[in-house]
Amino acid sequence: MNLEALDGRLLFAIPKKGRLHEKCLQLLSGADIQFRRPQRLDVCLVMNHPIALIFLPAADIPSFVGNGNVDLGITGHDVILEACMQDSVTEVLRLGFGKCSLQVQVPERGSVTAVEDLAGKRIVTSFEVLAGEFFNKIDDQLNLVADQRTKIQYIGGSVEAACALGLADGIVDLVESGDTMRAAGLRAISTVLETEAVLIKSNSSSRPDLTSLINLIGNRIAGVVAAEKFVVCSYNISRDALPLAVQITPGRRAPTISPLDQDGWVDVSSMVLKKDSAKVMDELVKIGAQDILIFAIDNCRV
Ligand SMILES: Nc1ncnc2c1ncn2[C@@H]1O[C@H](COP(=O)(O)OP(=O)(O)OP(=O)(O)O)[C@@H](O)[C@H]1O
Ligand SMILES: O=P(O)(O)OC[C@H]1O[C@H](OP(=O)(O)OP(=O)(O)O)[C@H](O)[C@@H]1O
Repeated sequence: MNLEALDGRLLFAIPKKGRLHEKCLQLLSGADIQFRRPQRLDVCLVMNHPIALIFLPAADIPSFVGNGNVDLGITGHDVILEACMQDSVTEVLRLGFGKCSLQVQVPERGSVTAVEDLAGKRIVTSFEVLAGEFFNKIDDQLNLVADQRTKIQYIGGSVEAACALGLADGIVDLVESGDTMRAAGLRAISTVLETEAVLIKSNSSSRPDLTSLINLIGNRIAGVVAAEKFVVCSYNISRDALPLAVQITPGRRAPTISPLDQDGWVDVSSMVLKKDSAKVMDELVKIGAQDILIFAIDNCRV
Protein backbone atom coordinates (compact mmCIF):
# COMPACT_ATOMS: atom_id res chain seq x y z
CA MET A 1 0.00 0.00 0.00
CA ASN A 2 1.11 3.53 -0.74
CA LEU A 3 1.87 5.08 2.67
CA GLU A 4 0.62 8.45 1.43
CA ALA A 5 -2.83 6.87 1.42
CA LEU A 6 -2.67 7.05 5.23
CA ASP A 7 -2.19 10.83 5.25
CA GLY A 8 -4.78 12.58 7.39
CA ARG A 9 -6.54 9.37 8.35
CA LEU A 10 -7.35 8.37 11.91
CA LEU A 11 -5.24 5.30 12.73
CA PHE A 12 -7.23 2.66 14.62
CA ALA A 13 -5.38 -0.40 16.03
CA ILE A 14 -7.21 -3.74 16.15
CA PRO A 15 -5.87 -7.05 17.59
CA LYS A 16 -4.68 -9.06 14.60
CA LYS A 17 -5.26 -12.51 16.22
CA GLY A 18 -6.14 -14.17 19.49
CA ARG A 19 -9.16 -13.93 21.76
CA LEU A 20 -10.11 -10.34 20.94
CA HIS A 21 -9.82 -10.46 17.12
CA GLU A 22 -13.22 -11.87 16.08
CA LYS A 23 -15.17 -9.76 18.58
CA CYS A 24 -13.42 -6.64 17.29
CA LEU A 25 -14.44 -7.47 13.72
CA GLN A 26 -18.06 -7.82 14.91
CA LEU A 27 -17.83 -4.43 16.64
CA LEU A 28 -16.45 -2.77 13.50
CA SER A 29 -19.23 -4.29 11.45
CA GLY A 30 -21.89 -3.17 13.98
CA ALA A 31 -20.44 0.35 13.87
CA ASP A 32 -20.58 0.27 10.05
CA ILE A 33 -16.82 0.68 9.65
CA GLN A 34 -16.38 -0.90 6.21
CA PHE A 35 -13.09 -2.30 4.96
CA ARG A 36 -11.58 -5.07 2.87
CA ARG A 37 -8.42 -6.57 4.33
CA PRO A 38 -6.20 -8.03 1.64
CA GLN A 39 -4.58 -11.29 2.81
CA ARG A 40 -1.56 -10.80 5.08
CA LEU A 41 -1.84 -7.02 5.01
CA ASP A 42 -1.88 -5.44 8.48
CA VAL A 43 -2.87 -1.96 7.33
CA CYS A 44 -6.08 -1.32 5.46
CA LEU A 45 -8.16 1.68 4.52
CA VAL A 46 -11.74 2.09 5.72
CA MET A 47 -13.99 2.74 2.73
CA ASN A 48 -16.65 4.94 4.34
CA HIS A 49 -14.59 7.00 6.84
CA PRO A 50 -11.15 8.68 6.81
CA ILE A 51 -9.78 5.87 8.98
CA ALA A 52 -7.03 3.26 8.48
CA LEU A 53 -7.12 0.05 10.50
CA ILE A 54 -3.79 -1.24 11.78
CA PHE A 55 -3.83 -4.91 12.79
CA LEU A 56 -1.35 -5.51 15.62
CA PRO A 57 -0.79 -8.03 18.44
CA ALA A 58 -3.05 -7.02 21.36
CA ALA A 59 -0.04 -6.67 23.66
CA ASP A 60 1.63 -4.11 21.36
CA ILE A 61 -1.42 -1.88 20.99
CA PRO A 62 -1.04 0.05 24.31
CA SER A 63 2.46 1.29 23.35
CA PHE A 64 1.44 2.23 19.81
CA VAL A 65 -1.52 4.24 21.12
CA GLY A 66 0.30 5.58 24.19
CA ASN A 67 3.23 6.83 22.12
CA GLY A 68 0.87 8.51 19.68
CA ASN A 69 1.80 6.34 16.65
CA VAL A 70 -1.84 5.32 16.49
CA ASP A 71 -4.85 7.42 17.58
CA LEU A 72 -7.34 4.81 18.75
CA GLY A 73 -7.18 1.13 19.66
CA ILE A 74 -8.91 -1.88 21.13
CA THR A 75 -6.99 -4.08 23.54
CA GLY A 76 -7.14 -5.67 27.00
CA HIS A 77 -7.00 -3.58 30.20
CA ASP A 78 -4.39 -6.12 31.40
CA VAL A 79 -1.89 -5.40 28.63
CA ILE A 80 -2.25 -1.62 29.12
CA LEU A 81 -1.05 -2.01 32.72
CA GLU A 82 1.58 -4.56 31.70
CA ALA A 83 2.97 -2.08 29.14
CA CYS A 84 2.86 0.69 31.83
CA MET A 85 0.78 2.80 29.44
CA GLN A 86 -2.10 3.67 31.81
CA ASP A 87 -0.97 7.33 31.99
CA SER A 88 -0.45 7.61 28.23
CA VAL A 89 -3.84 6.37 27.07
CA THR A 90 -7.45 7.07 28.07
CA GLU A 91 -9.81 4.12 28.42
CA VAL A 92 -12.84 5.51 26.58
CA LEU A 93 -15.14 2.53 26.91
CA ARG A 94 -15.31 -0.95 28.40
CA LEU A 95 -16.39 -3.33 25.67
CA GLY A 96 -17.95 -6.20 27.63
CA PHE A 97 -15.83 -8.98 26.07
CA GLY A 98 -12.34 -10.38 26.68
CA LYS A 99 -13.33 -10.71 30.34
CA CYS A 100 -10.93 -12.81 32.39
CA SER A 101 -8.73 -12.67 35.50
CA LEU A 102 -4.99 -12.65 35.90
CA GLN A 103 -4.42 -15.23 38.62
CA VAL A 104 -1.64 -16.79 40.64
CA GLN A 105 -1.78 -20.55 40.06
CA VAL A 106 -0.02 -23.46 41.74
CA PRO A 107 0.03 -27.25 41.31
CA GLU A 108 -3.28 -28.69 42.53
CA ARG A 109 -1.56 -31.40 44.54
CA GLY A 110 1.24 -29.26 45.98
CA SER A 111 1.61 -27.83 49.48
CA VAL A 112 1.21 -24.16 48.51
CA THR A 113 -2.11 -22.73 49.69
CA ALA A 114 -1.44 -18.98 49.95
CA VAL A 115 0.62 -16.50 47.94
CA GLU A 116 2.87 -15.94 50.98
CA ASP A 117 4.01 -19.58 50.56
CA LEU A 118 5.35 -18.60 47.12
CA ALA A 119 7.39 -15.64 48.38
CA GLY A 120 11.05 -16.16 47.51
CA LYS A 121 10.19 -18.95 45.06
CA ARG A 122 10.09 -19.05 41.21
CA ILE A 123 7.19 -17.58 39.25
CA VAL A 124 6.85 -17.92 35.48
CA THR A 125 4.56 -15.55 33.58
CA SER A 126 3.97 -13.50 30.42
CA PHE A 127 2.97 -10.62 32.75
CA GLU A 128 6.31 -9.89 34.39
CA VAL A 129 5.44 -6.28 35.30
CA LEU A 130 2.10 -7.06 36.97
CA ALA A 131 3.42 -10.24 38.60
CA GLY A 132 6.55 -8.34 39.72
CA GLU A 133 4.46 -5.58 41.37
CA PHE A 134 2.22 -8.17 43.03
CA PHE A 135 5.07 -10.21 44.52
CA ASN A 136 7.14 -7.12 45.41
CA LYS A 137 4.39 -6.11 47.83
CA ILE A 138 4.34 -9.57 49.37
CA ASP A 139 8.15 -9.68 49.62
CA ASP A 140 8.06 -6.22 51.29
CA GLN A 141 5.39 -7.33 53.77
CA LEU A 142 7.58 -10.32 54.68
CA ASN A 143 10.73 -8.13 54.81
CA LEU A 144 12.53 -10.31 52.27
CA VAL A 145 15.82 -8.87 51.02
CA ALA A 146 17.92 -9.32 47.85
CA ASP A 147 18.24 -13.00 46.94
CA GLN A 148 15.42 -14.01 49.31
CA ARG A 149 12.93 -12.22 47.05
CA THR A 150 10.55 -13.89 44.60
CA LYS A 151 12.07 -14.61 41.18
CA ILE A 152 9.87 -13.65 38.23
CA GLN A 153 10.74 -15.22 34.88
CA TYR A 154 9.12 -14.14 31.60
CA ILE A 155 8.04 -16.63 28.97
CA GLY A 156 5.99 -15.73 25.92
CA GLY A 157 3.41 -18.52 25.95
CA SER A 158 2.35 -21.96 27.27
CA VAL A 159 2.96 -20.58 30.75
CA GLU A 160 0.69 -23.25 32.24
CA ALA A 161 3.31 -25.93 31.46
CA ALA A 162 6.01 -24.25 33.57
CA CYS A 163 5.28 -25.99 36.90
CA ALA A 164 5.08 -29.48 35.35
CA LEU A 165 8.38 -28.81 33.53
CA GLY A 166 10.08 -27.93 36.83
CA LEU A 167 10.66 -24.32 35.76
CA ALA A 168 8.38 -22.73 38.34
CA ASP A 169 6.73 -23.13 41.73
CA GLY A 170 3.78 -21.06 40.57
CA ILE A 171 2.59 -19.12 37.55
CA VAL A 172 0.66 -15.92 36.89
CA ASP A 173 -1.65 -16.27 33.87
CA LEU A 174 -5.09 -15.39 32.52
CA VAL A 175 -8.09 -17.50 33.49
CA GLU A 176 -11.54 -17.34 31.94
CA SER A 177 -13.34 -20.71 32.13
CA GLY A 178 -10.47 -22.29 34.09
CA ASP A 179 -10.22 -25.14 31.53
CA THR A 180 -6.55 -24.45 30.66
CA MET A 181 -5.63 -24.19 34.33
CA ARG A 182 -7.39 -27.43 35.33
CA ALA A 183 -6.04 -29.32 32.31
CA ALA A 184 -2.53 -28.38 33.45
CA GLY A 185 -3.24 -29.66 37.00
CA LEU A 186 -3.20 -26.15 38.49
CA ARG A 187 -5.50 -24.18 40.80
CA ALA A 188 -5.79 -20.46 41.49
CA ILE A 189 -4.84 -19.09 44.89
CA SER A 190 -5.13 -15.35 44.25
CA THR A 191 -6.33 -12.79 41.70
CA VAL A 192 -3.90 -10.10 40.56
CA LEU A 193 -6.34 -8.28 38.26
CA GLU A 194 -9.73 -8.47 36.55
CA THR A 195 -9.65 -7.41 32.91
CA GLU A 196 -11.78 -6.88 29.81
CA ALA A 197 -11.35 -5.39 26.37
CA VAL A 198 -11.39 -1.58 26.22
CA LEU A 199 -11.45 1.14 23.57
CA ILE A 200 -8.48 3.43 24.17
CA LYS A 201 -7.36 6.75 22.74
CA SER A 202 -3.97 8.37 22.81
CA ASN A 203 -3.20 11.09 25.34
CA SER A 204 -0.42 12.41 23.12
CA SER A 205 -2.32 12.92 19.90
CA SER A 206 -1.28 16.07 18.04
CA ARG A 207 -4.43 15.90 15.93
CA PRO A 208 -7.30 17.98 17.43
CA ASP A 209 -8.98 17.66 14.01
CA LEU A 210 -9.66 14.00 14.84
CA THR A 211 -11.71 14.69 17.98
CA SER A 212 -15.11 14.64 16.31
CA LEU A 213 -14.32 11.43 14.38
CA ILE A 214 -13.05 9.77 17.58
CA ASN A 215 -16.29 10.80 19.34
CA LEU A 216 -18.39 9.48 16.43
CA ILE A 217 -16.63 6.11 16.44
CA GLY A 218 -16.79 5.95 20.27
CA ASN A 219 -20.55 6.63 20.21
CA ARG A 220 -21.16 4.05 17.51
CA ILE A 221 -19.18 1.40 19.36
CA ALA A 222 -20.94 2.30 22.64
CA GLY A 223 -24.25 1.71 20.81
CA VAL A 224 -23.16 -1.72 19.59
CA VAL A 225 -21.95 -2.66 23.10
CA ALA A 226 -25.22 -1.48 24.70
CA ALA A 227 -27.27 -3.37 22.08
CA GLU A 228 -25.39 -6.52 23.08
CA LYS A 229 -25.98 -5.89 26.79
CA PHE A 230 -29.64 -4.81 26.84
CA VAL A 231 -32.98 -6.12 25.55
CA VAL A 232 -36.31 -4.30 25.32
CA CYS A 233 -39.02 -5.60 27.63
CA SER A 234 -42.62 -4.74 26.70
CA TYR A 235 -45.76 -5.71 28.64
CA ASN A 236 -49.30 -4.73 29.55
CA ILE A 237 -50.18 -3.84 33.13
CA SER A 238 -53.10 -2.33 35.01
CA ARG A 239 -52.59 1.30 36.05
CA ASP A 240 -52.90 0.27 39.74
CA ALA A 241 -49.79 -1.87 39.49
CA LEU A 242 -47.83 0.69 37.46
CA PRO A 243 -45.79 2.11 40.40
CA LEU A 244 -44.51 -1.41 41.18
CA ALA A 245 -43.90 -2.15 37.49
CA VAL A 246 -41.79 1.00 37.12
CA GLN A 247 -39.63 -0.15 40.03
CA ILE A 248 -39.04 -3.50 38.31
CA THR A 249 -38.32 -1.97 34.87
CA PRO A 250 -37.04 1.58 35.53
CA GLY A 251 -35.31 1.68 32.12
CA ARG A 252 -32.06 3.54 31.47
CA ARG A 253 -33.75 6.93 31.87
CA ALA A 254 -37.43 6.05 32.37
CA PRO A 255 -39.85 3.51 30.87
CA THR A 256 -42.12 4.46 27.95
CA ILE A 257 -45.76 4.21 29.07
CA SER A 258 -48.53 4.25 26.45
CA PRO A 259 -52.28 3.99 27.06
CA LEU A 260 -54.01 0.81 25.87
CA ASP A 261 -57.41 0.80 24.16
CA GLN A 262 -58.79 -0.73 27.35
CA ASP A 263 -59.69 1.29 30.46
CA GLY A 264 -57.23 1.11 33.33
CA TRP A 265 -54.46 -0.65 31.32
CA VAL A 266 -51.18 0.62 29.89
CA ASP A 267 -48.39 -0.76 27.74
CA VAL A 268 -44.88 -0.36 29.20
CA SER A 269 -41.63 -0.75 27.33
CA SER A 270 -38.21 -0.45 28.88
CA MET A 271 -34.58 -1.44 28.32
CA VAL A 272 -33.43 -4.15 30.74
CA LEU A 273 -30.11 -5.91 31.13
CA LYS A 274 -30.14 -9.10 29.03
CA LYS A 275 -28.68 -11.10 31.92
CA ASP A 276 -31.56 -10.02 34.21
CA SER A 277 -34.40 -10.50 31.72
CA ALA A 278 -35.72 -13.86 33.03
CA LYS A 279 -35.80 -12.56 36.62
CA VAL A 280 -37.52 -9.33 35.49
CA MET A 281 -40.21 -11.34 33.65
CA ASP A 282 -40.80 -13.48 36.79
CA GLU A 283 -41.29 -10.35 38.88
CA LEU A 284 -43.62 -8.78 36.31
CA VAL A 285 -45.78 -11.93 36.26
CA LYS A 286 -46.05 -11.71 40.08
CA ILE A 287 -47.55 -8.20 39.91
CA GLY A 288 -50.06 -9.16 37.20
CA ALA A 289 -48.30 -8.06 34.01
CA GLN A 290 -49.54 -9.73 30.82
CA ASP A 291 -48.24 -10.25 27.27
CA ILE A 292 -44.63 -9.81 28.38
CA LEU A 293 -42.32 -9.71 25.36
CA ILE A 294 -38.54 -9.48 25.14
CA PHE A 295 -36.97 -7.99 21.99
CA ALA A 296 -33.31 -8.16 21.01
CA ILE A 297 -31.73 -4.82 20.04
CA ASP A 298 -29.86 -4.77 16.72
CA ASN A 299 -28.14 -1.49 17.39
CA CYS A 300 -28.76 1.61 19.46
CA ARG A 301 -27.43 4.97 20.64
CA VAL A 302 -27.38 5.56 24.38
N1 LIG B 1 -9.27 -16.89 27.87
C1 LIG B 1 -9.52 -15.61 27.67
N2 LIG B 1 -10.75 -15.12 27.81
C2 LIG B 1 -11.01 -13.83 27.61
N3 LIG B 1 -10.08 -12.92 27.26
C3 LIG B 1 -8.84 -13.34 27.12
C4 LIG B 1 -8.50 -14.70 27.30
N4 LIG B 1 -7.19 -14.83 27.05
C5 LIG B 1 -6.75 -13.61 26.74
N5 LIG B 1 -7.74 -12.69 26.79
C6 LIG B 1 -7.63 -11.25 26.49
O1 LIG B 1 -7.11 -11.14 25.17
C7 LIG B 1 -5.85 -10.47 25.20
C8 LIG B 1 -4.97 -11.09 24.16
O2 LIG B 1 -4.68 -12.40 24.55
P1 LIG B 1 -4.42 -13.56 23.49
O3 LIG B 1 -3.83 -14.73 24.23
O4 LIG B 1 -5.63 -13.81 22.71
O5 LIG B 1 -3.39 -12.78 22.57
P2 LIG B 1 -2.30 -13.20 21.62
O6 LIG B 1 -1.15 -13.71 22.44
O7 LIG B 1 -2.08 -12.00 20.76
O8 LIG B 1 -2.97 -14.33 20.75
P3 LIG B 1 -2.55 -15.83 20.62
O9 LIG B 1 -2.66 -16.39 22.03
O10 LIG B 1 -3.54 -16.42 19.66
O11 LIG B 1 -1.13 -15.81 20.11
C9 LIG B 1 -5.36 -10.61 26.63
O12 LIG B 1 -4.45 -9.59 26.95
C10 LIG B 1 -6.63 -10.54 27.42
O13 LIG B 1 -7.02 -9.19 27.59
O1 LIG C 1 -9.54 -20.24 31.41
P1 LIG C 1 -9.56 -20.54 29.93
O2 LIG C 1 -10.93 -20.34 29.36
O3 LIG C 1 -9.00 -21.88 29.61
O4 LIG C 1 -8.66 -19.43 29.22
C1 LIG C 1 -7.34 -19.19 29.65
C2 LIG C 1 -6.36 -19.31 28.53
O5 LIG C 1 -6.69 -18.38 27.50
C3 LIG C 1 -5.51 -17.67 27.14
O6 LIG C 1 -4.77 -18.36 26.19
P2 LIG C 1 -5.29 -18.66 24.72
O7 LIG C 1 -6.14 -19.88 24.71
O8 LIG C 1 -5.91 -17.43 24.14
O9 LIG C 1 -4.00 -18.99 23.94
P3 LIG C 1 -2.46 -18.77 24.27
O10 LIG C 1 -2.16 -19.69 25.42
O11 LIG C 1 -1.79 -19.16 22.98
O12 LIG C 1 -2.28 -17.31 24.59
C4 LIG C 1 -4.71 -17.60 28.43
O13 LIG C 1 -3.34 -17.37 28.20
C5 LIG C 1 -4.99 -18.96 29.06
O14 LIG C 1 -4.04 -19.92 28.66
